[in-house]
Amino acid sequence: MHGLNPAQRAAVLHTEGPLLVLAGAGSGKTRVIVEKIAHLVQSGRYPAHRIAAITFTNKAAREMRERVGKRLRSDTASALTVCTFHALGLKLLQIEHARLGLRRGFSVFDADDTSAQLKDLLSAGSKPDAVEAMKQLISRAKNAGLSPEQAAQAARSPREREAADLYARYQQRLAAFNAVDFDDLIRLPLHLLETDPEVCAGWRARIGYLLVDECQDSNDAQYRLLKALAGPAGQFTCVGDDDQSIYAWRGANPDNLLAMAQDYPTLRVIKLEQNYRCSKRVLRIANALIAHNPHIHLKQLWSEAEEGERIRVWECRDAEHEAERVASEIQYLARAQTPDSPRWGEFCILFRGNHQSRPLEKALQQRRIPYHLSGGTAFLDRGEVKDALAWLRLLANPDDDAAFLRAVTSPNRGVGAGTLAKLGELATARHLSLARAAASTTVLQQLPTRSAHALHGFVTLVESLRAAAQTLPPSALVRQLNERSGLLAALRAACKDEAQFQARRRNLDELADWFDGPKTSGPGDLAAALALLTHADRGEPGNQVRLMSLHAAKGLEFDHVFIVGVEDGNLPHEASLEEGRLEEERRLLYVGITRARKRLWLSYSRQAQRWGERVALRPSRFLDELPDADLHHDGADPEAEAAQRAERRRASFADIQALLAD
Ligand SMILES: Nc1ncnc2c1ncn2[C@@H]1O[C@H](COP(=O)(O)OP(=O)(O)OP(=O)(O)O)[C@@H](O)[C@H]1O
Ligand SMILES: [Mg+2]
Repeated sequence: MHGLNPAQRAAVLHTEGPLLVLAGAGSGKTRVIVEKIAHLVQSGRYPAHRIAAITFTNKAAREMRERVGKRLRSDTASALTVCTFHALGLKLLQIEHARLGLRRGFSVFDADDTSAQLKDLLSAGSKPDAVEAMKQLISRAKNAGLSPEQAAQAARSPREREAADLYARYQQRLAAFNAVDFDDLIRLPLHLLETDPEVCAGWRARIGYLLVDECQDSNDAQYRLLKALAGPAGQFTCVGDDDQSIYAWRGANPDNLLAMAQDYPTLRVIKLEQNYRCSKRVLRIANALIAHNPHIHLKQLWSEAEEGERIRVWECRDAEHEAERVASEIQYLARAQTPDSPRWGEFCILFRGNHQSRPLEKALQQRRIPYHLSGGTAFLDRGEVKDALAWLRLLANPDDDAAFLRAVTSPNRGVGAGTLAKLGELATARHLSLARAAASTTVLQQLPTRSAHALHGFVTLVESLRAAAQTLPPSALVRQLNERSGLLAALRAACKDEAQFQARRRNLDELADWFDGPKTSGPGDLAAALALLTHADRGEPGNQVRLMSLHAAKGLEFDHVFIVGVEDGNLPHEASLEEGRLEEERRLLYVGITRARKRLWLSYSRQAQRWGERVALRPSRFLDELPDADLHHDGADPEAEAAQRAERRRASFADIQALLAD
């Protein structure tokens, strides 16, 4: 416990009864969790396998495993459970699946699968917006821990009643497919623990002590899961910061922090007030910004760190210009050729929306600056990747109809929509999934000969690959699958030239790499690997400039941070202006600012292209809330900029390389 301040030490030593550490950014909350795990194990209070630490993202879980790994022996560290609420829920479901009527190897539907099912269940011709709206309502009910029946009782409007009815039919579908969706990973374990005392007692015995990071972002169902697992004794430590609650749109409810005090009268609350991360200037503007949100108790963080440089506020012409400036600044600073010039990995560029990464990627690529873009969804949404994933899901679960429909048509093997509809009818009549129906000779006999032949070939191939899955680790399986399924050949045929083919082929290779994480899954682990894949990030980045959304940056820290697109309409986002969610937007910027250890840049554009037209942009209203004395404004004056650039080129010999590349 060497090096902890008195409040942190008290938090670590409080091991009897519930504890809430409520403190601002960079005050060492996550550090408390890491030290406390080490203390619980080393003092002999709990063996490692009875300790579970819950984080908000897979990335955070990986980081925490690493940090704990440095404090404990490796066999002890690997016995700990360090994961997200969803991964914990999945683990529980994998053990208790039978009690919920699920068969082994059940699939986890992603958001797209859910949309496809709901679209199918809703009357034909429903607009995509209507499907999404229903999906949101169902998800909200699930995140509130409601069953279809409870949702029906709670419905107040015709729309909510319609959603509750759809929810019930959607659950029947999921059951028929032996599948759960992402929200079910919390809701179903919760239902089981709340209704089955025996199971609940078993899990309380299994998990002796719980630690939860970023608990301001847990939703109602997650909070109830925590209560169910911890029981009345409340052997848990939660840490959080209400000023960093940025997931209200996904059902997060920071009021759970208040509810905790009522649910656990013996709850001890510890506050931490020293920030160990940020320079004094960074901290001052963060404090000034967040003071504009209403507070019950205003936390004033203080820091003993250096004063630091003033925060640069850049006005840029447009997003391309902004990206150019950011890339050029990074190159200048990192290549300054002094012993203490920063490494690429110490820079981070943050943005509100993922689409903002494109100009940045381009500018970094042109200068050959290595970078790593976090947030896997875009990658997993690419066509060829989704095709391969459909095959993998079908291998893991023969009852996954959504996966069957995609795999049997990718690549095209002459099975048309008419045949599939007929197959669907036959399957329903026999209570079989599509894949099982296609494997039945009696079913095939009722289909046109050519289609039956094609289906038979498909089923044989799937069975052979499924056998391979028993002996191959998932990453090797993916490589074999790409060849044997014909996906690669089809991709080659679909690409207009070799370069395009190679680029898209790399996506398939990369998918294989995704399974090669630090915790490599063994053979036969396909279902588990897949379930977590959809919401995991790519492997650990090396010495690369980091690009990520503000949401994804929570809990992380970097020496040099750029926040781009600080414009009204983007940050705060225009949707939030209309709906009066300005405070959450302010918290989002607060999260971004407090990631910076040494230097911080805030930039905005004057213009953007929207629907082919130029529109004028205004700097974010949040910039007006920052103390001017800590800011340094840099305009978009082309002459001054050119002079600056010339100076930089002289300063850095290495820049010549980039000049040539330009
Ligand atoms: N007592 C301490 N002495 C020195 N450094 C510390 C101390 N406590 C924490 N730190 C350092 O301060 C930084 C911030 O700590 P940590 O990430 O735990 O904060 P946090 O409260 O979890 O922040 P966030 O709210 O952003 O998640 C880390 O680099 C950590 O190592
Ligand atoms: Mg933290």
